[in-house]
Amino acid sequence: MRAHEILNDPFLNKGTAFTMKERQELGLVGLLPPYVQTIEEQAKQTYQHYLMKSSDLEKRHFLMEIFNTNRTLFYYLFNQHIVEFNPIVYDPTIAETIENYSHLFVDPQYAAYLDINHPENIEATLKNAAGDRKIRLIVVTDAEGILGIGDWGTQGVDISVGKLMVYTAAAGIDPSCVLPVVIDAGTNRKTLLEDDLYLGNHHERVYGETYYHFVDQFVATAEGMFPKLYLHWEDFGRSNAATLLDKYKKEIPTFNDDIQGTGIVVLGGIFGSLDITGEKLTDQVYLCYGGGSAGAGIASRVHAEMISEGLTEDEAYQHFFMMDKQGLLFDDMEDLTPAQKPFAKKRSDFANAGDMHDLATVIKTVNATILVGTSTDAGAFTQTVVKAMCQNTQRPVIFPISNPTKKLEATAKQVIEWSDGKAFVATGVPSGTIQYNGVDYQIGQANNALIYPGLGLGMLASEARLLTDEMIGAAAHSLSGLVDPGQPGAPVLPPFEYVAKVSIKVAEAVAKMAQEQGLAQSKEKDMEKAVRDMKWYPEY
Ligand SMILES: NC(=O)c1ccc[n+]([C@@H]2O[C@H](COP(=O)([O-])OP(=O)(O)OC[C@H]3O[C@@H](n4cnc5c(N)ncnc54)[C@H](O)[C@@H]3O)[C@@H](O)[C@H]2O)c1
Ligand SMILES: O=C(O)C[C@H](O)C(=O)O
Ligand SMILES: [Mn+2]
Repeated sequence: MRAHEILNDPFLNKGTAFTMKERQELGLVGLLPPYVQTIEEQAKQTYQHYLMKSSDLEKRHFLMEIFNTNRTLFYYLFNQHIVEFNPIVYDPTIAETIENYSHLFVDPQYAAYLDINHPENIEATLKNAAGDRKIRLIVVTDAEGILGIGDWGTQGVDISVGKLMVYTAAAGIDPSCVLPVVIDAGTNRKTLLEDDLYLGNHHERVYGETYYHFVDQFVATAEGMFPKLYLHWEDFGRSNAATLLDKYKKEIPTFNDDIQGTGIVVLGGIFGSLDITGEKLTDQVYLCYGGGSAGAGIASRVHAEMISEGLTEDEAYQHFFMMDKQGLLFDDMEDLTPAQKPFAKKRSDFANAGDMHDLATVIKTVNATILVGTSTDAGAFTQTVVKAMCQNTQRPVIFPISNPTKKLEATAKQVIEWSDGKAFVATGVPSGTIQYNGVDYQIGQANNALIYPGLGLGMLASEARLLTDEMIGAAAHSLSGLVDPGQPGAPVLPPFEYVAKVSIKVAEAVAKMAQEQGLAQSKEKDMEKAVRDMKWYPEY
């Protein structure tokens, strides 16, 4: 290998940390400044440089330069500053980089760009992107529903890259065994189609047979090429996300983050709230506001939990109400998605059915005690809405978890103030600590990033054949017990600074459940050891 190829390979490059011996052996003599740095010194210098950047977008671009040149240093630094860097590397700043991707493009970051018009290139694309690396984990997006900001075509590739960065920082997934993938199936965003600098296909989205056939070819090719693959779907549109998950989850180890990951983290947050009040889940009334991939995914996870706590399927459905653009969902509506149908109600059961498009009215009518926002309807949780929740119960659960920040149904501060500190709040983006009436309210981050890395670590360590509902349930339960519920203002989810610890707990729970269900294929039978052994550390 030529010297500059080594220096330009982020998996091999150590930059100024190459020792003199290595410089001799690799033909690097004279190609680097003479002082040999430790990784600690490199991290110190890089962090100081980072602090000179003034905007979050510039900070992210600087960190991506480090990522592009030296993965080990990048993750060493990310681990040191996980709470500070997460909103820069990932949500919410990642939304800005996706919106501006084509104009700011510098480096493809080892991603695989699949083109719907060229299925014959799928194999070559995956081969070229992977090189001789043994890929264990793919995050794939088609970017039709990026966070709450909609369709971004090829530009959505950054969500695959970003999710994988969090996998490594949070759970120690070896960055050399991951592959970010984007399926460019076109875009329906006019501004992109009209932009001559847009780097994706300049045509509208392809749907239906051609699309599903292309995805099928991708899955089959990836499975054939990488035998121990775990496949993560991210930010697909509402009309495809659940269909794809349902199609593949019985065949291969696969996971939809928006549907399943969000379900786990929100259920974990509800458990955290009930730990504090001592109330039972089966006494709650759940209102979903925004019944798309995440909204319906969360509702069905909480519904499954109510069943495992003793209710029948039908009894459990009586605890659920779902609103979408049409208002409260009724079973006579013709545009319900398959995932919404079981949550739709009989119009005749409501004396005031005609008023059920107003959130506060619905809250009062159904006596909701839990309100989860996945609507992208910024500001929808008004003071009236929060006060209506407080009329129904002493300590309502109110989670406005739409992303990024500009899509929040309410800020954590608003919910705390309007509920006079009574509501349990968690948001999808970090909200820090809110001071109110002498109490420091630590706000939990109900973001699937708290769990998908650990879930992935458990899947890879156990080499599970499938990801089952029971494994997902085990992941949600493993989030309990990490926060002291007695302390005033306690968060309902473990703070993100503990994500490494959380990831190990989640991974062990998932791997053990896989083993119990006879799905673990790894040679190692001690699942805790398998998880420990799987973990990668950023060191030279
Ligand atoms: N915190 C997390 O971990 C997390 C995870 C996944 C998704 N999300 C967020 O949830 C939001 C939805 O994501 P998704 O993947 O489910 O998207 P989606 O498009 O599948 O769902 C959004 C749903 O909201 C509905 N909606 C839109 N406007 C509405 C309104 N005014 N009133 C009621 N409903 C309305 C849409 O019709 C759709 O059904 C996004 O902002 C996303 O960032 C957060
Ligand atoms: O990406 C995130 O921050 C969470 C989630 O997957 C989303 O789509 O909003
Ligand atoms: Mn997502």
